[in-house]
Amino acid sequence: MQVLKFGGTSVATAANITRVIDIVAAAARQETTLVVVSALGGTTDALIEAGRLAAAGNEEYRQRLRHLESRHLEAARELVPVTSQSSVLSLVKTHCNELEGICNGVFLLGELSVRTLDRVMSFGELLASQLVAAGLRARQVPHQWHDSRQLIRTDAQHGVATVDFGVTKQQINDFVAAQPGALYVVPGFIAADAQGATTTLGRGGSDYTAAIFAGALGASRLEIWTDVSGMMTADPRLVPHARPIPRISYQEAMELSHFGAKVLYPPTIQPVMSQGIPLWIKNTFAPTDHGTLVEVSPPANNHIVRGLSSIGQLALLSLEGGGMVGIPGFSKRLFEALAREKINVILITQSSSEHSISVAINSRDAAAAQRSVDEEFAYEIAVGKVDPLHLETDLAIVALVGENMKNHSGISGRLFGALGNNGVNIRAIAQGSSEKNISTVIRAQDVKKAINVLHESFFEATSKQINLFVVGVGNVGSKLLEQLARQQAYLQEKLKLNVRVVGLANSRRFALHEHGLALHEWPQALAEGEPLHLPALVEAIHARNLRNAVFVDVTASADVAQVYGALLEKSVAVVACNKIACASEYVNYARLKALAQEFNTDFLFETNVGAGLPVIGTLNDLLRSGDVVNRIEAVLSGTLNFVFNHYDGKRPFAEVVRQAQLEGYTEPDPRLDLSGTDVARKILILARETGEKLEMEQIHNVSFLPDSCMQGSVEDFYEQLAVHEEHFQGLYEAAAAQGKKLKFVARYAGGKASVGLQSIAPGHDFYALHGKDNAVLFYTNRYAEQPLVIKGAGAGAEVTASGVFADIIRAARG
Ligand SMILES: NC(=O)C1=CN([C@@H]2O[C@H](COP(=O)(O)OP(=O)(O)OC[C@H]3O[C@@H](n4cnc5c(N)ncnc54)[C@H](OP(=O)(O)O)[C@@H]3O)[C@@H](O)[C@H]2O)C=CC1
Ligand SMILES: N[C@@H](CC=O)C(=O)O
Repeated sequence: MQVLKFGGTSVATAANITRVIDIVAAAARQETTLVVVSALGGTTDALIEAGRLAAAGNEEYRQRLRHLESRHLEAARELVPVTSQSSVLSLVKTHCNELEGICNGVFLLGELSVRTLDRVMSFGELLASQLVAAGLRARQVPHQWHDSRQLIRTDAQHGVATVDFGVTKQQINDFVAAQPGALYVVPGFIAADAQGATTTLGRGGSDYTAAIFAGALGASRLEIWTDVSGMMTADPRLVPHARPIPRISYQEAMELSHFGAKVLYPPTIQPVMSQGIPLWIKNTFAPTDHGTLVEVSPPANNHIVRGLSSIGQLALLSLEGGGMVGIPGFSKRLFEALAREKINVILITQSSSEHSISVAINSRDAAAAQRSVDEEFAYEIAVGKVDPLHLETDLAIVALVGENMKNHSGISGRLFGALGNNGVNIRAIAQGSSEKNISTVIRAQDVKKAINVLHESFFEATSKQINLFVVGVGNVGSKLLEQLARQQAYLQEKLKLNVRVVGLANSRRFALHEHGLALHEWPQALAEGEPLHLPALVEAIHARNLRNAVFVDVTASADVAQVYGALLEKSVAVVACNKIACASEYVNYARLKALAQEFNTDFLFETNVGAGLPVIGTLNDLLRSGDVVNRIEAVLSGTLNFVFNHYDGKRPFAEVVRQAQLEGYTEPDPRLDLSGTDVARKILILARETGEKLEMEQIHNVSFLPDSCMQGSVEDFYEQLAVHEEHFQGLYEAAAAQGKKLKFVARYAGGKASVGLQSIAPGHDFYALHGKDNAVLFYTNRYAEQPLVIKGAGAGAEVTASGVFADIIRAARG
């Protein structure tokens, strides 16, 4: 004997019922089969609504009943040929008349008892199972329809009755013995008490009906047919990559179904588990899909965690107080206070100091719980032994489920790491001693992010989604977008990173595309965006609450640099080639670094010094490994190196500077380069990275630029450069006369930093620096005689973009 149960969506329409009949007919050819049928999708809710309307004296209930009747009549007409429709149509009519009679009574009395509501709800399964039987008859598949109320005995607790398994088993086996056959059809959900009054087994109870039959008959298997291809690794509405779990243990299925995996009504498992009956979850709409097999001990698979579950709308109650420590009875009284109000406790956690106990309950019970617990502890609260109950709402539980977790260390570490790196605060944790379930209580608004992050961490060796917000699409920004577009496939394949640009902005507009914008079409996406308002952009980033989010600043804007703090505080990583934040007051630089650490995220700015060269990374490697930096000497301006390499006193100085700007080496404002400010910022950042609390004003900057060049606009600057051509010729010739070259050099030693133009003799490390190259010489305890030298292109959009790219990947890999 096998038992098959079909859920509401499986029988929602005549077309669906036809699929069910195909499956049932094929099953009955293999083995004696008992079929349990749920109400047509949406019917139970409609019946409850009709009953409530009637009780409230609202005549609308008649309309609801008419709609239900026509829905069932229509299905019957589609399922059964006209010539043999009359019996099923009159059966539907009879049931509907009886239902209407009951509702009329409710209307007259103005009262709907739980007993009557059970009666009203029972018509959904009665009608649906009769339709399936009629469809089988029409296809000439031999079968017997029987009313479950004559077979399943419960107590009289209406709404969620308790099954009397002894009597039920006897009745079912007597019935099958008395009426042998190949195929039985019964309604799910309904049962009867000892007096024959209709009872119900709780919402989702048709699964339970099927398990009760399977258990009573010692079935070879139980199949629950639904609209998904099995239990999923996570809720597919939250995690698009969730996939069916092929095999799972009863215990794991129970954990997952308790925590939100709606494909199985939790009590279903017990009757089959006690006899080791295999339970299959199959898809009516894809019957050849494997589905999920729930069994005693499924083979281990590659995943330590079998599935993730979540439940929302929770509240956390915390009872705290010094008076609780070491005194027995507090928890007993807390739970009694909750039990008195019939409040179900979903999760419990107590600190080992015994100073606090927290329990998670459904939010709808929060007010009653607070009242009851505060009453219970009124005396202790009055004398200050405990605090009034602390209540937090808008919470949810996200849990890892898997029996295999007990054999592996580091699972909780991975869970906390993944959530922590994404700014998901864990309010409470619970892990049963069997280690099958690790539950975390988090903010409801973080559930989607949390469950996706955990799914990536535990199931998707294939892909981690990275969400970028790129601000600035000028020289460097546009190159970065080009590089990202080129590398997307590589990153996916080699690094398992799905890098998407979900936000883009320039100084005028911003565009958000939560599913990632097409990188080749970014100018259009931006043109169609909204006017830029930075606080609104930051708010939108927070509101999206996307996992593995990285804010990429490719501007030279002080306003943009101002928002880093607000982002880091929400664990959004910041990658910046903009130097303004790191060169601002020391406290701001230090605060941003501290925020990144505090909120488990990254603040990366490698390109602030030497563009794409690994300068800051190398410096940090030296320091972390215990080396001491005694002196730094460096050529840090690509622009100035380019200018003094190309200027020979013949071509105007202004023209060479303009060329540097056109080639993309200068700052958006080239005066920052020519005045030495850009180099001063860079040596300041290097000094700070070594641990020096230096400020910009403390950097000694000997400018070679006449004062008038710094007055007015950028065009005035170029005019003034031309005016002072002789000055620049003089600088060049003085150096050339000694066989030397001009280099703008930065120096840091003994807590002091300076920048300025120097004449460099042949043989010096800086003498032969080409084009726009930079060179950084680190003199350290380990590199005492010969410095550690980093040399190469120190400016240019392509190399800078690749440095930003590298920082993004660092942030992405965590
Ligand atoms: N060039 C190089 O070799 C190197 C550059 N860098 C740094 O890279 C950064 C960018 O340089 P570059 O690409 O040449 O500059 P660009 O001037 O070419 O581009 C700057 C971009 O930032 C946008 N922007 C400006 N202000 C804002 C704002 N308030 N909000 C949003 N967007 C804004 C601009 O928008 P719009 O288009 O509307 O003007 C533009 O898209 C600079 O900080 C520079 O120091 C670092 C290392 C090397
Ligand atoms: N303008 C800068 C570019 C990188 O920071 C330079 O010229 O070095």
